[in-house]
Amino acid sequence: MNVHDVTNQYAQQMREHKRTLLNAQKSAAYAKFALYLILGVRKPKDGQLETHHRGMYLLLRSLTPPQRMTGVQVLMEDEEDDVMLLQLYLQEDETIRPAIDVVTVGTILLVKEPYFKVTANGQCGPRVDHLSDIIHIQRDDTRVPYAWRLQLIDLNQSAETLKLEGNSAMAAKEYRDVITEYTYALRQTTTENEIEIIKRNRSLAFLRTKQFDAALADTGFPNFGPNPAEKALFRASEALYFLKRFADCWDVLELLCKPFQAPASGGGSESSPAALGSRYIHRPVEVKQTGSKGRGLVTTKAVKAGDLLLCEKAFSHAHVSDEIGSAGGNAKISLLINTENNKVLLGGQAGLITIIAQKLYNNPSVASAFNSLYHGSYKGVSASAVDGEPIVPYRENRGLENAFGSPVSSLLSHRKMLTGKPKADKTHHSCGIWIMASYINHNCISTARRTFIGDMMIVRAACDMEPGTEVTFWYRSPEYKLTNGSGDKFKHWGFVCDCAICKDARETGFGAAEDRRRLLRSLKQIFNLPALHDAQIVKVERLLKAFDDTYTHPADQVPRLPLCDSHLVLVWAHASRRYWIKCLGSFGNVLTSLGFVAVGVDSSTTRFSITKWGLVINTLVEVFLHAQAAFTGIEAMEDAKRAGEYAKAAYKIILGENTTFYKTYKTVDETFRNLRMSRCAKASKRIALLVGKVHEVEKRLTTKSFEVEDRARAVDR
Ligand SMILES: C[S@@+](CC[C@H](N)C(=O)[O-])C[C@H]1O[C@@H](n2cnc3c(N)ncnc32)[C@H](O)[C@@H]1O
Repeated sequence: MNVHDVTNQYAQQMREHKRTLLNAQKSAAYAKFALYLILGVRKPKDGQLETHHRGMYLLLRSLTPPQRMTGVQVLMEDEEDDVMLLQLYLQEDETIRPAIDVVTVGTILLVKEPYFKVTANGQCGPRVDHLSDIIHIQRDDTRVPYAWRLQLIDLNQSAETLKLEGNSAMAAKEYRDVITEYTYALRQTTTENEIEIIKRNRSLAFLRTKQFDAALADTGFPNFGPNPAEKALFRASEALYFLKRFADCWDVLELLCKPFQAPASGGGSESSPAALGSRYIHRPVEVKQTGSKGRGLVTTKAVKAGDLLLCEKAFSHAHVSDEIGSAGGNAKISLLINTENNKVLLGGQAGLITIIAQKLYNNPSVASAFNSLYHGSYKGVSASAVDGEPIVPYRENRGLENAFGSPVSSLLSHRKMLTGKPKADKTHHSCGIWIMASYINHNCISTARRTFIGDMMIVRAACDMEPGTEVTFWYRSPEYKLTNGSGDKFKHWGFVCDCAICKDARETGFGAAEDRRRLLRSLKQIFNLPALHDAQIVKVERLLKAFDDTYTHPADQVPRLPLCDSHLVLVWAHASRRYWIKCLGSFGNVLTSLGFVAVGVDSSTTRFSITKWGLVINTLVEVFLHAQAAFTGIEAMEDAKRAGEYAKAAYKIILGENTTFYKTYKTVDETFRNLRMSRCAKASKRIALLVGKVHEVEKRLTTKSFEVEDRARAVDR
């Protein structure tokens, strides 16, 4: 047996010894627990509940293993042997960090400014919502009361023994123990080389516990020395990746790959990433003041529809499966109720708060980017740390003004839409925070669209933009509004949309709204018929024309969304009869209803071209594909090619990429067959919804009941 083996054996014995001690403590704890049950309530000294005891602290030692309820609960004792139930909130999910890793028998915690609350069983105890209000006290801390030190382990172990204890904790995946042991080891005298090894090992434990700042610091970044260790580089790159410092991450990975590459002629020999020069992703956008909407994102140069504006990985992301009824989907839904403002957060949103709090607490370097985001009337604290610990202010919807719902894959959602498969319940949707995208304001007539691949958000221009144009996207997709505009749709964000569509909706008088409603009902009746004959097509065209006439502003200023579906039905109806010119006419009407301006949408010699982009809705790809078929039908091949290119451009805007275009729209024929079958039904359903909505809105405006009016109409017939 060599010295190393002996030390290793000793380290394992020490861990065993510790376990035995903890078990002994556990037995004592259960006796105290019984006492707690008999004697019950532990009140704060001044008897005050539900208030922070400013300037005070509690020093507590845990008596029992923890229990995970909505928070982590554990019985604690103080120096006077008083027992109380401590509740810790905003702790990571059990799958990420088991409760036993947060606190276990014998853990000593300092609770700052304790806040006592009555618990569900009528007892009372401290509850902690601010992560920074809890300090884990290490066993060699002078604040540990003398009586609690006795059971503890020999503090004069060598760095080597402590390191080996850390190693065996690493093998057991007990990462918090790993960090503690290595930290003790580093306090003992040891060699430079040993320090480097221990730190490198500790950085792995920091990575596993998502403490990326600390992990990075332990790798030696940015100066890895003349012979950088592979593990140091690899761990540094992982930490940088999760800190979203992609340019630095890239540089470190290059350094890592260097020994495996063929020697480059004339290359330098620097081993510092800083010396290699960082790469920055040049985005054509910047944050600027935008007047009444606060800050916003504006273009720094001219961009074309489809150009990439932003590609950003989430700062924090709460994943909820899109699959209906799947294990990861609705099986476990977080719920957060705020009894003060009567707000309930469900699923992804409730989970996101904990994820953000943990990220800020574990990685102080990312806090300023998050804290600079819009936070309404909420006033945070000016300091960022206290006692060397980061401050993580708690507010249940802090940051949620900046959160966006996200499908796991926009592509899959789009394909589901094409095949008519049911959508997942959006109530518990995945959501996240994307720092740069959080500066984008809403506009129903948006200039950009966002799309998702996992937690990556891609934002593309939805129209051509001059430098200095504000980039906007939909917080909620524009409705087919008829009367009162967005109403309280954006209440959560604290604004009322003043886009041209919403303004027009608000300004539209009761009479015009009533006309629109009547016309929509007639359209719905026609679309509900089993087939669409020529006579009905003529009738639809007449109704659509009448509807169009109810608008006072031109369509390129106020798009007419309610008409778009019906015009698309006509595109299909004419295409299926091979009435190509009429098909192009209806295609032009779809574009117009969406606010586009186009030329050459006919059989004239003017080449087909879009001079102004309008609303890029999901069905736009299909619209262009129909136009491609119609131009082909009249042998305008150049225009057909153009229409195909526009279909691909629209696809890119809607889905962020166009490499999957042909796979999604396999063959135009097959796609059309699927779409044709559902088109009338869809239009009818959408109109039914629309009529329903108008009904509701107008019910609020007038005491007249539409039910009564419906019956009157029935008598007329
Ligand atoms: C995600 S932030 C957008 C960035 C924000 N303007 C800022 O200054 O950081 C959302 C907030 O921006 C403002 N906002 C966004 N769109 C708006 C709009 N169309 N009209 C008025 N305010 C808007 C609202 O205050 C909203 O709560």
